[in-house]
Amino acid sequence: MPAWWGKKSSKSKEGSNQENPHGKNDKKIFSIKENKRRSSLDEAALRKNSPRANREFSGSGGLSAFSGFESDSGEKRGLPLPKPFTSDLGGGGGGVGFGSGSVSVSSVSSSGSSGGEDHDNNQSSNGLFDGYRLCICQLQPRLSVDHKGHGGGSRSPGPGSRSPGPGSRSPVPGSRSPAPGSRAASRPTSPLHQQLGGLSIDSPTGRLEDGKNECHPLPLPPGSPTSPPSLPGLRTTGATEVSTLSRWKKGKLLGRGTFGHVYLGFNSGSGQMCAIKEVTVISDDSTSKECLKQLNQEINLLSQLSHANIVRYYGSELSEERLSVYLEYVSGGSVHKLLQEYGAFKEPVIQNYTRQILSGLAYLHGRNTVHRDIKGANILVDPNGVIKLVDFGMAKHITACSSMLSFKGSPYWMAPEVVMNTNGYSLAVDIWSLGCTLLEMATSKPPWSQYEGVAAIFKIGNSKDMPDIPDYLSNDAKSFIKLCLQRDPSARPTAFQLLDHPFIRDQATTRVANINITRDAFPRTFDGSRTPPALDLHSNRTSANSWDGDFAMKPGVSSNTRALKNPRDDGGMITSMPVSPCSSPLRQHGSAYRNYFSPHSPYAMVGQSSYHVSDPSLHPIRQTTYTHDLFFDTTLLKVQTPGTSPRTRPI
Ligand SMILES: Nc1ncnc2c1ncn2[C@@H]1O[C@H](COP(=O)(O)OP(=O)(O)OP(=O)(O)O)[C@@H](O)[C@H]1O
Repeated sequence: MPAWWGKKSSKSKEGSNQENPHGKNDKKIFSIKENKRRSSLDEAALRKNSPRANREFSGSGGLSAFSGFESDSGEKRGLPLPKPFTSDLGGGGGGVGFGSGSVSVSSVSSSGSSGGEDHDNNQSSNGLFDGYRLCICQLQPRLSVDHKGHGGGSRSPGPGSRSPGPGSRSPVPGSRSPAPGSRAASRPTSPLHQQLGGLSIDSPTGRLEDGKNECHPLPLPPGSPTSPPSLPGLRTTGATEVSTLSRWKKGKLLGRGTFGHVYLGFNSGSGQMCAIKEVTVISDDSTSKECLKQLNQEINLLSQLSHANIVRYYGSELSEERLSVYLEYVSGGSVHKLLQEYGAFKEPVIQNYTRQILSGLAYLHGRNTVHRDIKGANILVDPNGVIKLVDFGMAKHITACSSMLSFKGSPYWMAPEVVMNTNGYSLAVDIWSLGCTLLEMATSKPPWSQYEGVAAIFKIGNSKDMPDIPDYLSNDAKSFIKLCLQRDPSARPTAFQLLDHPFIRDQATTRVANINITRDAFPRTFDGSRTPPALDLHSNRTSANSWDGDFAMKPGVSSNTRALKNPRDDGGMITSMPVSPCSSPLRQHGSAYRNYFSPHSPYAMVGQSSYHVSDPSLHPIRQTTYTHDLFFDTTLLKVQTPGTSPRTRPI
């Protein structure tokens, strides 16, 4: 039985901002040296001081087990933090690296987010396990930054892209302010400044997949008239950022997490808002280093993600005192907070939120990245009910030979294989946590909340018990939850598969049906172009077990049969390893990618390849072809009814 529980470190409540507005401090270079072979004393100190490390973990999976995350070499590495943005942004040099030196922080600790408007994470719904977070091995992301800028996501211009041409709104790279009269001088500003550019996601290469560092355009807060979608090709540079950063003022405290505080940011030049996540920098403090590393891990991942249900990363900044990450501001608070304030959600809300969470997870998992901390407190909701996944500090890109052995996550939402730390774990841990989050939304408490700490862990890890599922939920909801909470991770459906579960699928159907009803009632309010297409509304579903999807869940079907039909086990792609043996194989190799999906799978990707399920036994009523690009945010899927042409509906 793992004995790694520890009470969360106490955190003083923090009121609203008492610190200086952002961007007023002089910038300087920080250098943090991470030594893989640090002395045992240092290690002990780090464990003790780590914000996630309150108690030693004595379980399996020691440092030696983490070869996948070890430094490439045993040598000491200088780990300079980003140069001040006043440095030559266009030039090379000045690499930033939070080294790949591996530091094992074996502990349980607090997730501890709290405070501010959203009291998330410092008060669990039942008061138990308040803010606990398990972190058996603190994996250190490998981060290299150079001042050429940022390895961006899909919005990034090509590596070879140059400064904007005449008429561009961006200044000439290297300049420190927009040319007088240029549009850059007056355009709404991005909070992004000195990007921790060229961040290496935890890929085998430790770098961007194209192997190049590149600036990426600076997304503006949603609604900006000059945001990238409306200005394709627009790029900004650090020079613009210099002139605009100072306009971002740090406002009230929104919340507190293990690794820092989150403030509201207000742009006094544009009136726009963002969330500023900050970690205080104390260069010789191990806790500070740990926080920085975690935040850099978050930057590293977020900067490469672009999805409607994942909080948007705007940029980051290192000042003398703190590292700040600028994020899309999601004003509705977290699911956890909403549950606290308004009680359990009704099923249509759960359906809606789950669909969006799944959409974000499917995107994330398509990049072989596991979030590892899915729970209500890390799911924000905007005023329109749009879900945003946050807190990627523990997210991990799964690479070659690195089915994860570290323990990260929040106990009540933690998958059994994580608790037991047996054979490593994979993307499926997020599916388990999703099931827990559904129960959280339905009951306002996480599963196992009737048990205290160790007892809950025992229940999760050592028993065969299942959490209670409320009777009042529909059969579809129960079926969905049961699928997620299968103890055998290989038996859990993937996020992609779950998108086609009736609990999710029929919700979209219902929504479209409702829209059609509304259109009939108020025809003039529909302009036609925005009218969703009619969908096949038929369903032969009769019970919670009637959905087979790719998993034969019909009564009498053995678990073995189900497991065989799981794409994780099918096609020879993911068998002993929960994920591909190479980084992003689905992206790199079409054949491997195709193999990922069982021939029986209702899922098919377009962009690289498109598959159409033709086995009517699987979907006697409807054949479904998903047009979900694994790696880019495409939120459309096509539903094809036999004998009809594909239709499109949003998911
Ligand atoms: N983009 C955002 N918009 C609005 N509020 C946010 C945003 N990001 C975070 N918050 C608030 O700040 C709190 C802490 O944020 P977050 O969970 O990301 O910090 P953390 O240090 O990573 O936490 P954890 O302890 O879970 O690792 C959240 O619970 C939420 O209330």
